[in-house]
Amino acid sequence: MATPDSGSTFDVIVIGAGAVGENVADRAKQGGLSVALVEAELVGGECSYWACMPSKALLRSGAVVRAAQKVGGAREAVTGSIDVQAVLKRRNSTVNNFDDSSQADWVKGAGLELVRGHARFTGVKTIEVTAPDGTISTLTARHAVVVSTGSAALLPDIPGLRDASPWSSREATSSKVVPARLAIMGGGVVGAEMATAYASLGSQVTLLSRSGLLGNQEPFAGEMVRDALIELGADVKIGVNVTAVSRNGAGGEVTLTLDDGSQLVVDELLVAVGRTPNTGDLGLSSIGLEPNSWLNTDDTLLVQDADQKPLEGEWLYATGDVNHRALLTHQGKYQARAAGDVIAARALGKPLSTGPWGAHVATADHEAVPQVTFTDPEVASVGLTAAAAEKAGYRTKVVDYNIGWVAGASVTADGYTGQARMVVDEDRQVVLGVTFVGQEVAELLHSATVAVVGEVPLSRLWHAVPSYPTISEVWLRLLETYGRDASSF
Ligand SMILES: Cc1cc2nc3c(=O)[nH]c(=O)nc-3n(C[C@H](O)[C@H](O)[C@H](O)COP(=O)(O)OP(=O)(O)OC[C@H]3O[C@@H](n4cnc5c(N)ncnc54)[C@H](O)[C@@H]3O)c2cc1C
Ligand SMILES: NC(=O)c1ccc[n+]([C@@H]2O[C@H](COP(=O)([O-])OP(=O)(O)OC[C@H]3O[C@@H](n4cnc5c(N)ncnc54)[C@H](O)[C@@H]3O)[C@@H](O)[C@H]2O)c1
Repeated sequence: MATPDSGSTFDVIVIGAGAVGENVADRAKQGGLSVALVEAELVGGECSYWACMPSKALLRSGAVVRAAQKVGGAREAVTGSIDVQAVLKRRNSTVNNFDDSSQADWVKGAGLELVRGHARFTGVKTIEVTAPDGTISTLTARHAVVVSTGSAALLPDIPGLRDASPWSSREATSSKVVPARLAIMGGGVVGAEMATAYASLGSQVTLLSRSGLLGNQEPFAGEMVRDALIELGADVKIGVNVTAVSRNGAGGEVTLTLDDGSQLVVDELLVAVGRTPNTGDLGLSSIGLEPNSWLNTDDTLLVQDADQKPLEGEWLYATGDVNHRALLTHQGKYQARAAGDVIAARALGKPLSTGPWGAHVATADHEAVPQVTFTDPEVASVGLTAAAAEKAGYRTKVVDYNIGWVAGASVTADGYTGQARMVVDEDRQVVLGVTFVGQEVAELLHSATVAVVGEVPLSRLWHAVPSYPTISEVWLRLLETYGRDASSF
């Protein structure tokens, strides 16, 4: 580890050792550069300790039990209820009990310099790091600084909300207790996943959403998740807003006032209404950027100023949540690979590949982002929804198919319910977007991602034969529903 009290110069400084920062640093190092990686909290960041991993751990036990209950023979064997303490224990081990030493060892093994502390810019290519003991050191970059500081939960300005000490996604994923009554504000991904997790663990969940659930997805996805949550015992209120919140003393009941005039009393309130960038205490004004703002980048991940131009000297990059391109771990890591490689190439005067789909750009961020929402049913989607494709000006055909009609689905679960949609670009005869909703569709998603990114013509997709009897036969059914007109291929 670098000693925080000595000034140091590195080829590259990466601020934030979340999943994304770790990857940029590693790629730049592999490209032949010296790299300092600065982290204020835990190496591994939000995804490892308070987001992806613990949330999936909280969801998995319920999903497995329900999967067994949907298969005759297994159903009879699963007679008990979920062991909540065992689920929380498994969650704790998933997050290594908040010990990041193995990730710190990885950083060291990768040849990176880990600097513990909070980083702030003091000028061009220069940052100051305040170590946990208050010591301040200065780091200078020869070539580039990468901001990978992520995002934090957004707290809306609602009377009484802040004073009521609501849960954010951090408290929801790390809680040691399961509240008897949990209200969740926000019907996005965090709201839907945590409603599923806590309803499975025995909470009386009330999900409050001002519009339909999972608003960025195909409408049927949110509707199917809503129905499933209701079946799990949750109360799902669509079209409501919270207008005031109060807590009855520390640890007391929380009362929510809704804009339909009703009140709701719960033990905890989770606020899941989106994210805010971790750029508030980063010294951005010292380099001419607006504090608290998302860092807009070009496709090589170079930060752009208000005039959409890279900063003079092309030295500042932003990857991961903080650039607001796609707030997903895998997409941030994809950006990280491109950024680490382009920084090394620029520094060493090597040729660049910055055209669409080149090695040094994050082209997929635009229209080919995959995402799995681990509700039950799962929602797995990539590319454009029908509405987004139409808005973007494509001439489209939308193909729907009931996954329950596929032989593999009937083997997976008795009474399997699921829905698939493929959005086709009629002019190029390629797939623009795919959505699968159903049990165990997550692993199916990558096939769709390959089809979208590869712009595989439908005529060739007919030759990608799905195995029988798997759920992936839905691909064949989607193509059959679209129709095979040999003259147009
Ligand atoms: C509940 C929840 C569940 C999620 N589940 C999934 C999922 O299943 N799949 C998925 O793909 N995405 C998921 N996400 C999104 C995912 O967590 C983020 O996209 C991802 O963590 C972003 O990674 P990052 O490295 O950009 O930021 P972060 O993981 O936030 O890492 C940023 C790091 O920078 C550090 N830092 C910040 N400021 C400074 C500073 N000034 N100096 C030094 N260090 C600093 C922070 O301490 C942190 O460690 C989920 C999000 C939430 C909230
Ligand atoms: N499985 C996954 O991939 C996964 C899981 C969790 C989170 N994430 C990522 O984390 C990010 C954050 O998730 P999130 O659910 O917080 O955000 P989100 O953007 O997915 O959903 C926020 C929801 O809150 C609503 N909202 C906004 N302001 C509101 C207000 N004042 N009152 C009531 N509702 C309001 C929005 O309309 C939206 O429906 C997402 O971008 C998501 O991609 C991913």
